[in-house]
Amino acid sequence: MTTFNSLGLSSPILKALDHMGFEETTPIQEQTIPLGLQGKDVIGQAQTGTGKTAAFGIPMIEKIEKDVRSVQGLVIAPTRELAIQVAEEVNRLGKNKGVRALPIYGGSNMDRQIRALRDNHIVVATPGRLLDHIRRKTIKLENVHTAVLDEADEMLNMGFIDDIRDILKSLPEHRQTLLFSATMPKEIRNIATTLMKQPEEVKVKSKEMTVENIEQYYVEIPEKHKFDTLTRLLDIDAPALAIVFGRTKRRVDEVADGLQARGFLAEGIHGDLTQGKRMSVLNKFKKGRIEILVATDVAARGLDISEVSHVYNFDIPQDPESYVHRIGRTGRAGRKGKSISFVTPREKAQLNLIEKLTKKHVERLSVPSSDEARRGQQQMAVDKIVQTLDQEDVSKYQQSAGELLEQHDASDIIAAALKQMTKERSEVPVRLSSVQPISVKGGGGGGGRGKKPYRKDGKRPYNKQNNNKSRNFKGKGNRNFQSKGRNSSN
Ligand SMILES: Nc1ncnc2c1ncn2[C@@H]1O[C@H](COP(=O)(O)OP(=O)(O)OP(=O)(O)O)[C@@H](O)[C@H]1O
Ligand SMILES: [Mg+2]
Repeated sequence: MTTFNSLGLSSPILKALDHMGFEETTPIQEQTIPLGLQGKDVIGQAQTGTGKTAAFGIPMIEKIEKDVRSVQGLVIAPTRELAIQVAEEVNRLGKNKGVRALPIYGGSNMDRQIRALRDNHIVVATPGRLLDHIRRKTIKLENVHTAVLDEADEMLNMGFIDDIRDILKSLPEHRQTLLFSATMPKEIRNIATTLMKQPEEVKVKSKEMTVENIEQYYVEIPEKHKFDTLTRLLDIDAPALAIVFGRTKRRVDEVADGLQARGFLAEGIHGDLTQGKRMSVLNKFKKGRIEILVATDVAARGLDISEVSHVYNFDIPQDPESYVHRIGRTGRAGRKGKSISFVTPREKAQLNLIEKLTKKHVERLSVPSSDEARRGQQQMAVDKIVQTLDQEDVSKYQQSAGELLEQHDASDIIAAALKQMTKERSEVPVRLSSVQPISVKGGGGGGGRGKKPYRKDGKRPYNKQNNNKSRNFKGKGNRNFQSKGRNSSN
């Protein structure tokens, strides 16, 4: 076990880490932070949810000179949500030192950004908006000494590779560059060899690409039964927070609407929503006012919401690598998680490709019956009653209870109360537009390299997900975690 103390960090950062509840380093942090502090260029690869943000954030903040009022650190991230999330984490890490980070992304007011730029040491930007600022000369980058590319492969997929080159070329040559990527396609390698200086590679060894604390399941199911199966699984699993992945924006909207119709607190998120709407949906989800977030791949990439206990791949992803990223929205920072992928009979080959890539067996789950779902719901009602008995004062209800008992059998009364508390969901019919099954393209090879690029609007020609059961993870709000068992490296 390695403590942050032993890495020789300054006291404001140690204090911030303590405040954040970080006790030990994760493996990627343990290896990257010392290199970062030495000023080396680094290429980092590690599993989802293992703390890559702090791995680059800490050395970057250490090198910021607080009294120099100009941008000294630059992070480039693929989406607005990620830019905001990374800026938040960097701000927490830098708080005691007085280091501030500003997220910059398209769709927000340019002038306001320009004004805010003056007071920030670090900028976390999406590539397009940053280039706008560079071209209009509304951002000064001549003092940038540290640049980070977060989720580089995703930026490649989204068609940002040329933008990234242009951005890196506009930075001072004498700088440190850190690059994080789940995979290393040749375009990313290329950047590493042409625009970085003898980068050290940090690859957190692990047999599997997915963390061990995520239990992975699939159900084999015809397209037309997917929706009913989803709601049954949700009733049985009773997730604290769940993400349901859908293949297209329309699909996301339809599934979200269907879930609402059946009484779930669900909302959809995808690239067609305005920035304000996306943020408000995400905030509601973080606060638990929405329990189920229905999302496209792009909208959920890199999201760090610790209470997500279940990921359902309503549609299996076309690209095996996006499977890794999707299920990585749960099981973060050492917590437990479950994923369930819906696989139509014709998509079995796709599941095999995923297993080949992740080197991990995905276990088959039988399709739950409506009876099991009902029992799941009843169990929820029973749990609520037991909890009320344990924790609340029920004396004001005793008189009515006594009267009922005079006239009815006790178990009949309880059964009626449970029926009242249990929503009978499947009565609401929900129909989704039909979609084509994913087909595995010829020629084997597998591994999902050479995948089709995203378009810049974030559309991608495929995707989707899964789920699972268990009611064990409710209400975990604790961000702290011990490094033991945090991830599956070695
Ligand atoms: N050493 C640590 N101790 C405790 N919690 C940590 C530690 N490092 C990071 N975390 C927390 O773990 C969560 C995941 O971190 P982060 O988002 O940086 O992961 P990531 O590796 O970038 O994942 P992804 O590949 O999905 O982007 C965050 O909530 C973060 O605050
Ligand atoms: Mg990340």
